[in-house]
Amino acid sequence: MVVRNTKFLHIIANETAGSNHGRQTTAKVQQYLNKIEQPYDLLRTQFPGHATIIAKNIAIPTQLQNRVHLVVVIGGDGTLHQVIAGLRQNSNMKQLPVAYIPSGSGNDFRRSLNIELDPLKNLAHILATNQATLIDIGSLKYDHAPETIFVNNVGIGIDARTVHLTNISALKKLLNQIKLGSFSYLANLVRAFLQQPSFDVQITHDGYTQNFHNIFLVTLGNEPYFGGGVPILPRATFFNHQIDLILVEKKPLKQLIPLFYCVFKDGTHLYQRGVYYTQATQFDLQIQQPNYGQVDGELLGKAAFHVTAQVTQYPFWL
Ligand SMILES: Nc1ncnc2c1ncn2[C@@H]1O[C@H](COP(=O)(O)OP(=O)(O)OP(=O)(O)O)[C@@H](O)[C@H]1O
Repeated sequence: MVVRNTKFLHIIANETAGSNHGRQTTAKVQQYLNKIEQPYDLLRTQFPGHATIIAKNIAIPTQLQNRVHLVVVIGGDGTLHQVIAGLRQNSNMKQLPVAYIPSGSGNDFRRSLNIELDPLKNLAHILATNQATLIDIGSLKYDHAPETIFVNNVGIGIDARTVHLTNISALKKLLNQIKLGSFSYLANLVRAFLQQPSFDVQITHDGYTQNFHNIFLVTLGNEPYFGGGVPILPRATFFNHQIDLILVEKKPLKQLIPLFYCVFKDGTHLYQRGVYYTQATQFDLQIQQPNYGQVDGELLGKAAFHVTAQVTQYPFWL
């Protein structure tokens, strides 16, 4: 017997995510929902940034108001970021809960929360779940841009330069197609290292201001990974109401390789010379020299950044 539930799903699908892996995932989801007669609405993104516009404009028709509404994201970390940013700007609905069906190339959010990879098993779990869980996200302000958010992390320096190089690399598409997308990130990380100049950072948190010099990586995060599985912030979790911060000083490659080894081995890079790591509920960062910035794997461009980040929460259907 098929038990129909009272949920209504607003699906936002980026079919181009994961080098078009999103298309297959969306087709499977649609077929399954039709089969079980689950009410839903499916909107496919048509261009970069479209997910934010769709999410911002979701409205609930009067005849559906007695249902439990949730937004189901099909895509990668970038699409998830855009949907939550849009939902926070939606003036029709306050904080509609979000469920996530990963189909990106990096999928760091999925990795941190151990979300089921099989879209149909994941969907069955989403349909069987009856309440949202609050997870930490970051509220983010930088320069004159309107307030936005980060779900996974925001970074300035080598990680953002790597995103830039990966975005423009033809290798990404090829490696994604053979399910080796993380290798394209690692290959570009090495290129980014060779290109990345060091810079100065001023950080204020908990009433203290500190200045750091010769830095090449600054990352603020709510979860351990960036770049498709690099556990740069191993102590970060979506549930401690803190943002984790790491700064890494630029060193010769031969000293950085052992540090990088510790990142993957046991997370002891956090306690090594030239690494500054802390947690706080709010950070203010100032970087005068123009640098690449990234938020949830989406490039913010190249600028002198003044960033303020504060922990907040968002409801997820986990
Ligand atoms: N129809 C579309 N055509 C081209 N780009 C799109 C379209 N819809 C969305 N996008 C863009 O695709 C980009 C990548 O999306 P997303 O980050 O979800 O996937 P991914 O990069 O494969 O996964 P991950 O971030 O997990 O590595 C986003 O910047 C988004 O704006």
